[in-house]
Amino acid sequence: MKRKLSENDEPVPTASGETPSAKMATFADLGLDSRLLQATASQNWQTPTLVQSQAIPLALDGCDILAKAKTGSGKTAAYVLPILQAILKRKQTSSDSYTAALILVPTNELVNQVTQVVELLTSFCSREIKVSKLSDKLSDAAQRAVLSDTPDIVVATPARAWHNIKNSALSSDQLTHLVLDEADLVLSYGYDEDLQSIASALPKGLQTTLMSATLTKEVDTLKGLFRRNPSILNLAEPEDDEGGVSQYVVKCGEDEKFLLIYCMIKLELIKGKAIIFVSDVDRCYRLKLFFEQFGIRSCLLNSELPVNCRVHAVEEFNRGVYNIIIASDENEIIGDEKDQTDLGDGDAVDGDREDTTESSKAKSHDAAIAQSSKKRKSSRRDKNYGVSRGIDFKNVAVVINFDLPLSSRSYLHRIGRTARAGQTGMALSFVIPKDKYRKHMPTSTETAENDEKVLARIVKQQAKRGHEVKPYNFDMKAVEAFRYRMNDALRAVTKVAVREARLRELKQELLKSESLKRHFEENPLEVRHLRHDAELRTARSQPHLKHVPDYLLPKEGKKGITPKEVGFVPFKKVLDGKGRRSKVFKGKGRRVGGRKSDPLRSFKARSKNK
Ligand SMILES: Nc1ncnc2c1ncn2[C@@H]1O[C@H](COP(=O)(O)OP(=O)(O)OP(=O)(O)O)[C@@H](O)[C@H]1O
Repeated sequence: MKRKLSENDEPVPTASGETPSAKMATFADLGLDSRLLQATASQNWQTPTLVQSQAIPLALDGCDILAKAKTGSGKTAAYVLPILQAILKRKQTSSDSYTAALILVPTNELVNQVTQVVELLTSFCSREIKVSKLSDKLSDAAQRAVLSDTPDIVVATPARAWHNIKNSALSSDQLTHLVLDEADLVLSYGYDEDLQSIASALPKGLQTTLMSATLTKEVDTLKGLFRRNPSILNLAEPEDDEGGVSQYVVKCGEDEKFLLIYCMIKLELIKGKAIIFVSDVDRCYRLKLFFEQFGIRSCLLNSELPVNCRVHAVEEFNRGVYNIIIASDENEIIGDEKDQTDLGDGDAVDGDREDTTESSKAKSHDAAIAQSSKKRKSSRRDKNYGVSRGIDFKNVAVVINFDLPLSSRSYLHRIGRTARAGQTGMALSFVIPKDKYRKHMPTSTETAENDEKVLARIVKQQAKRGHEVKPYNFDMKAVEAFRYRMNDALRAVTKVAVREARLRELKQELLKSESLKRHFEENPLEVRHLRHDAELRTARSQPHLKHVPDYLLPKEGKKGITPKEVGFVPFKKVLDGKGRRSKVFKGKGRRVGGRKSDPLRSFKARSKNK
């Protein structure tokens, strides 16, 4: 029987007849092993989150689960802890050793980071439970060696998992637990054949968990594939608990994005850590070089950078080494293309679809998306890259959609990079009105063509969730004084400078190989070479731009620019910065397989008119 559990429903009695309370007071109430309780305590997790308190009892009771819970709500531990509990319990009475759990995620970066969470949660029972990850970076022989140790838990992408099941390196015969994290994405990454093969190799009676912050029709496909009829947890955090994101939008011209972001950062109108999402790799470098003109340091995340360097950059950002990450979200286009046509918001399980009129209105938009997707598909880059979903960025004060995403679903995941684990945060989105699109070619991006339509969807989506997207009003007159400086800086950031910057960054990041990293760790004075926010210096240097002279400021000082401070977000909880995972990833609609491309060879600067 299919069971549905939401915040409005009565809790579902478990098979043992117990009823999980709406929110368990402590992890101990969940009946977890003391070693797991020690691990959660060492993470400073005082109480289980809603998804944890709901999912863990059901999972411990042997139920299949399909859970939808908001971004940053602790879904990883919600599926990892019951698996660990089951393995520990079995090992009390049996010395058999076999791989009991397979955790499937869409990208290599997520493989890395989910493994880190498992390692953290097994830190007090690491002798009893072994976890291994299967990575594209390892040769077949190395993967075989890893698996010959018979890890209790294996974390992998579906492609890697099937590859190893097929060649008998990974035994699926005795699996008791299967997890699909970011379940709605796994299929759109082109893993359908791998998943079908895996499904056919699974033993009967396996307990299956599907997790995501947004659920789509694809999840129904997965349910069919694994022939499961899970208990459905459709969870919204109660308002009180929801740290929540304050959402703002600024409608402005294409070049004004650059003007406003320069003022906001240089005048410290935004404080704390910021993630700035842009639409493509070129724009990443354009914005970084633009910032450089003003002495603003930033680091980059994009699909051209090697995965190690991306993971390292996120880790450093989480440790507070950098304050600003500029992330290109190019893959979201392909990942969300389907959502737009199929499901609008992408939450089929909620019945949260956009209506048909809306869908037909979206058709021309979809065509534009498909067109730009084609272009993007043709460029060579890491198909497994993605940042708007899954990455556990820590203590992010503000998410800036410098370029608006192409769907409300993508917006939801992007803003979910802030206000994680009960904190608060802010999201600010720049929107180009139709009449301002293509009016300033050097700063124009094709993804902005339908910004207003996308905004309408976002507003509708957020309204359904009880959230408001408010206009943010800058005093444009006060900002005007900075325009000539912005223009000076933009002129220096030429196409050639951007192209050189892309090449230079790639070369530098490749040089920072693991062995070099070790060398620098041994020679900490040289560690500055490892920084990801070093200046690229491919654009003309204008040192005078690095300072803001008083005569540019309005009489009231920087307060005259905007009526309120943007982005000062006091965190509800002070995290200790220990033991965190950081998920990275994303990709889309194509099978990735085990190939690993050399980013230097595959580098191809775009020759668009920018
Ligand atoms: N019970 C808890 N109390 C406090 N913090 C927690 C708890 N459980 C998990 N966290 C922290 O919350 C953060 C988010 O967790 P996690 O990445 O699992 O969220 P998620 O729901 O998977 O997010 P996304 O949907 O974006 O992938 C992590 O930093 C994690 O350490």
